[in-house]
Amino acid sequence: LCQTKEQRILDFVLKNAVRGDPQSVIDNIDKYCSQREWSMNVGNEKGIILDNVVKESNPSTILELGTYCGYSAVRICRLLKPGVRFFTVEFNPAYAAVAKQIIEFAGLIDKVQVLEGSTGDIIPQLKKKYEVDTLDFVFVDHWKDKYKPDTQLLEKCNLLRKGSVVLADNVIVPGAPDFLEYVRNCGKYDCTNFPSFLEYMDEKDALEKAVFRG
Ligand SMILES: Cc1cc(-c2n[nH]c(CCNC(=O)c3cc(-c4ccc(F)cc4)cc(O)c3O)n2)ccn1
Ligand SMILES: [Mg+2]
Repeated sequence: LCQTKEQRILDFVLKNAVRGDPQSVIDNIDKYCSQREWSMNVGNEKGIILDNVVKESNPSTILELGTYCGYSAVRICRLLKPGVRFFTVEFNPAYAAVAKQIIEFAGLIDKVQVLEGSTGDIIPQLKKKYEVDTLDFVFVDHWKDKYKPDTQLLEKCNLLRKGSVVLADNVIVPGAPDFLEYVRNCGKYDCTNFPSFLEYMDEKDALEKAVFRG
């Protein structure tokens, strides 16, 4: 019996989506979350902006902070060429368990490494333990009060290079005001705001793209 909302989302995907078809996984999560139960996936409106930023960045090494059910992991990885490495960090074991099954069902598990733990522990391990040199693309979608400290931690760990793209969800709702102030005023990023809407709602939200100047 599906106790949690995340398990109900997984169940709906397993029943209604097509195994190995990432787009059908995305479409069915959006269908369930707009018709039955709201949930905090980036959604389709902001998802199209995410798709476009990923396509223009053509990244080889990607980090996501906040896997949740794996919706944005599937969204991003469906666009990537073979051989690309995608790391996603999840703090909540129940979320990670659902995400792995959704990513697997979409046929993308070979591209994805779901790293369970806190960003404060995992980010400093990326170079030595996970053989990351620098990150081409970072999608920030975890706890909103961790956006700024974790961006500063990425800098401190020398994981960003000239042109690295940091794309953050929810900079209006729930909001990440200290992150916005930091990336727009610290002089290390070229920032672009992409106005959109909160997933499955009519409320305004936005993505912020911050390109590291190196
Ligand atoms: C590694 C690590 C990972 C995590 C982590 N993993 N998964 C998450 C989820 C985080 N996301 C959100 O909280 C979120 C909230 C809203 C929202 C909520 C209620 C409203 F009324 C309006 C909007 C909308 C969104 O789009 C969101 O993304 N955190 C946390 C810590 N460390
Ligand atoms: Mg979000």
